[in-house]
Parts: sequence; structure tokens; C-alpha cells
Amino acid sequence: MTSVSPREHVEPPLTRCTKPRVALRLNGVWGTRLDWLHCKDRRSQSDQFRVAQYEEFSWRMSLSGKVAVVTGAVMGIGKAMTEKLLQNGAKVALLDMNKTEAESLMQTLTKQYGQERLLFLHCDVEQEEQVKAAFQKTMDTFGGIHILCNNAGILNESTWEKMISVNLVGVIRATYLVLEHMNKLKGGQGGVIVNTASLAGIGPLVSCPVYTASKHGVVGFTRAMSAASALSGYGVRVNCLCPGFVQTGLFSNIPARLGPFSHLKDGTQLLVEKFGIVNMSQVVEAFFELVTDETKDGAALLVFQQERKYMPAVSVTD
Ligand SMILES: NC(=O)c1ccc[n+]([C@@H]2O[C@H](COP(=O)([O-])OP(=O)(O)OC[C@H]3O[C@@H](n4cnc5c(N)ncnc54)[C@H](O)[C@@H]3O)[C@@H](O)[C@H]2O)c1
Ligand SMILES: CCCCC[C@H](O)/C=C/C=C\C=C\C=C\[C@@H](O)[C@@H](O)CCCC(=O)O
Repeated sequence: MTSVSPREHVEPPLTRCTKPRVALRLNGVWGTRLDWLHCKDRRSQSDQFRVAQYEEFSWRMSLSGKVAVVTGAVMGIGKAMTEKLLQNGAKVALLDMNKTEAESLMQTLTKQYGQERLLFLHCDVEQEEQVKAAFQKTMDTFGGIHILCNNAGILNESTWEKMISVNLVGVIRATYLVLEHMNKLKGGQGGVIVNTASLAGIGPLVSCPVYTASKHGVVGFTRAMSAASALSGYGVRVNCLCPGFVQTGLFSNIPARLGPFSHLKDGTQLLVEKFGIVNMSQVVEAFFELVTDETKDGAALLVFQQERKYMPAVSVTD
């Protein structure tokens, strides 16, 4: 049977019949949930082939049975990651500091996906004990952790030590703590970690030197941690996502975030105009590729307005 590549979209025929054999609830990979009746006695041969193809593709791509943890999960990119994971069948623990936003989001998500696949945990990634407790609660609730999305991040050059603490130290902390559960050498089932870096983790964002440093640190840590995991036999892939400018709360009121470099705001605006704004759907598709493509390990996936591409690793001996 011809396999469907992730980029081909095979729409199954919406077959309705009077004698449903099996009611299938397929969570489309593309975020649309298809409830349709699947009865074999009324479909044409070509329909049967296409449905079988779609079924195979859906189940192969589905994250059903997987448990994901997302930090910074209740707004922006983290919220979009959470929804993508839920659409594809995963159970998701949402970690965030914003209880108000979390309450509203959890109401919405519970209606759509049911409460059995959702868990919100108030957690500050700067606090070791809170992260440790959140991971343990996730293990106790869902029985495992297969996907960690280190997404929580801030931008404010005036509070640069905090920015390093959240954006870089928080990623390192959560990675080391999740390995206590995910690492095959410690009885874990292996898995994948996706760190949200930025294009500023690849090239300098002149008005944000410390933000740039934090994101360069995330890219470097990702690549080194990936190699360390592979060489140690942890069974854990580690990748980073490097989006361009995305319309979220972090991307609002930019001049106020530049601290001592607010005089460079015009240059930053020119860069925004040059790079454009990346649609959230593009960010999420790139994220999903890093989660599901098991050939991706130590990867830095750059997401531009019109394309996405992998940044080749630079070796000091090249
Ligand atoms: N928006 C962009 O242009 C852009 C581009 C590239 C990368 N990024 C990165 O994407 C990630 C998400 O950013 P966003 O744009 O969605 O921002 P956002 O402000 O919309 O969302 C960030 C989320 O993280 C949470 N958070 C902040 N500090 C936290 C902490 N200490 N512990 C737990 N949760 C915390 C916030 O409450 C919020 O829900 C960040 O790492 C950011 O650096 C953003
Ligand atoms: C002030 C908003 C900050 C948003 C932070 C977020 O992480 C988004 C970052 C998006 C883009 C960063 C781009 C960095 C580009 C640099 O490499 C720059 O030096 C490239 C210059 C390219 C050029 O001018 O041709």
C-alpha cells in the first residue's frame, strides 16, 4: 500500500450509511477532528483504498497514548502547541504561571477534548521544586512523559538576569528533571524534547543582546544535549524550534522591552518589516515535525514567513 507522506493530505470520503460497522473518531493530523461512520459494505473500491490509506496515515501519525508536557502553555506559541498535541490524540500537562488565562483555556479545551486528557499545573520554570512537582504530578496522573516542550520564555532587556533564568536556565532545569522520568537508562520509555529557541538563537537581534544570548544558549544546549543523549543511550531526541517574529503577547509593546536599547527600536521595526510575521500555523507545523519525525535529533528548525529550513550544525573542525 502506498504510504502517505506527511505533506500529502488525503481526505477520506465522508461515508454515511444506515448500518455503521464501526464509528471511528479520527483526530486529523491537520487539526480538524473528523467523526465519521466507517462502513465497509457501501464504499467503492477506490474509496476503501483511500480510507484505508487515511486510516493508516492517521494512526501512524496520531499521538494517542503519548503524554506531553508544555511549559508556557496557556498563551501564544505554547497554547498553539498544546492544541496541536491534543488534536493528534496526546494527553497534555499544561505548565504555566498565569492561572487566570489557564482557567479560561482549560474550560475551552475540556469541552473540546474532555478532562481526562488535560492537566493544568501552576508552575514557574525558575523554581526547581515546582518543576519537579509538576513532572511527578504528570507521571502520577498520566503514567508517563514522552514529549517535553520547553516553551516558556520572556523578553525584557531591563530584567536580563531574569530573562536568562527563564529562557535558558529554565530549559536546562526542565530537561534534566524530565530525563529522570523519560531516560531509558532510568526506566523511562524515551521520548522527545522540543526547545523553543528563536531566529535570535541563530543570528543576533541587535536590540536584544541578552535575549539573543539566551536563545543562542538554547540552540547550543539542544545540540549538545542531543549528542549526549544519543551517545549515552537515553532514547531521548532533543530538537529546537527557531521561529521568526510571531504575533503573541511577547511580541507586543516592543520598545518597552528593549530596556537600555530602546533607541534601537527603529532598526528592530525594519527587521520586522524585512522578515515579516510568521503565521502560528506555520510555527505549529514545524513544531509537529520535530515531535513526530524520529529522524530529527539535534535539529534547529528555522521558521520564516514563507518557508522553514533546518540549520546545519557547524563543527569547529569544518
Ligand atoms: N513571539 C515571537 O516572536 C517569538 C519568536 C520566536 C520565539 N519565541 C519564543 O517562544 C516562546 C513562547 O513565547 P510567546 O511568543 O508565545 O510568548 P507569550 O508571552 O505569548 O507566552 C509565553 C508564555 O510563557 C509563560 N511564562 C512566562 N514565564 C514563565 C515562567 N517563568 N514559568 C512558566 N511559564 C512562564 C507566560 O505566562 C505565557 O503563557 C518563548 O520562549 C519565546 O522566546 C517567540
Ligand atoms: C523585538 C522583538 C523580539 C522578538 C523575539 C522573537 O524571538 C523573534 C525573533 C525573530 C527574528 C529574529 C531575527 C534575527 C535576525 C538577526 O540574525 C539579524 O542579525 C539578521 C539580519 C538580516 C538582515 O538584516 O539581512
